[in-house]
Amino acid sequence: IGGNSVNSPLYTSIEEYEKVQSDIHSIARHKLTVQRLLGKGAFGEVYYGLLADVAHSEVPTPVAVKTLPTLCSDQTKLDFFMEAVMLSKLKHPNIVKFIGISIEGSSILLVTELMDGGDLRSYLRCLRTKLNDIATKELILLCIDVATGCQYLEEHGCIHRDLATRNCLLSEKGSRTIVKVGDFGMSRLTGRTNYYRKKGTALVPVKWMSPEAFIDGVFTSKTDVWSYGVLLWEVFSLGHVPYPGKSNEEVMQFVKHGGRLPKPEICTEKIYQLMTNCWADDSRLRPNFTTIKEKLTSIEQCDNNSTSNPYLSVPC
Ligand SMILES: C[C@@H](Oc1cc(-c2cccc(S(C)(=O)=O)c2)cnc1N)c1cc(F)ccc1N1NC=CN1
Repeated sequence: IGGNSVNSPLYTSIEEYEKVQSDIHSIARHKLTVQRLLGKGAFGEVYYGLLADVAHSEVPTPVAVKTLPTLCSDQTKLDFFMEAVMLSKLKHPNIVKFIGISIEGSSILLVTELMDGGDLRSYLRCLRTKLNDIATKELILLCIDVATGCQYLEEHGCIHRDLATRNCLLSEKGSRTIVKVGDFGMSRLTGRTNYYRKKGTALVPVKWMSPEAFIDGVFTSKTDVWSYGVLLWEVFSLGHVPYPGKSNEEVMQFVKHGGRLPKPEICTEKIYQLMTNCWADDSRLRPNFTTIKEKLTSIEQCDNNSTSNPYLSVPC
């Protein structure tokens, strides 16, 4: 994880970065109460926390607190700052809300809104055990939320580089479950050209990557579209790991020679068609997130009509 992008304004030093840091909201440590461990992120641990007097409210606000191990390389610290800078610029209903950063001595905390439904992959795996067979419509709505967040990222020149259900979060406030893109540990802003060349062979999510990404290390919003296709497959297989039984090396060989994920059992032909469009060898032939969102919305409406009112004239 990490590596230097070719054309984006990368901060060459922590000092230089700290000049910029001033325009990121910094949180006084005494306002933050770190409580239980939620799990391990790519860098460090993530905790459930409480933040006092947000918006002058009496009640403390639940937050997620991402920590960096105190002993870590400057590059890791820089990547962590990059994630904070990235998140602080992104404001969208389907992107997890950044609250601020808290630096005290050598400890650095990244604070975001807490999504009370947890991560999307765990949610899908729980659905398997629940008897209520979640309707295809519900699954499509989850995917539309993610596509909407990704459309915003695409429009703002932000390449996520690690789109997967494990990096999405749910909140179940009220009746509507909403999904947000929730972890930006590998995201990068594109520079003048809209691609990002990765150096080194750090830990990379091969099973979610397009051929041009795992062969040439080239990342564009169209590589995010490929990953989104794998995310669709994860959703309609209720949280299975893609290419079960295959190693990363076997997956690269398989995909390079045209192999693709099979249609999950509960997935309709139309949705599978959309997934396979996201996995076109030639990235120019893949849809963008606006198209993906439109296609999912029309499929969902079609499903709606066919079940509720067959006479509604929506071309299906
Ligand atoms: C960084 C972390 O952020 C969060 C985790 C949870 C969250 C994650 C799991 C469970 C619960 S909960 C429902 O028990 O409060 C809340 C809720 N809100 C967050 N903002 C995260 C963001 C993601 F997009 C995906 C996974 C995680 N992590 N990292 C470590 C564990 N999850």
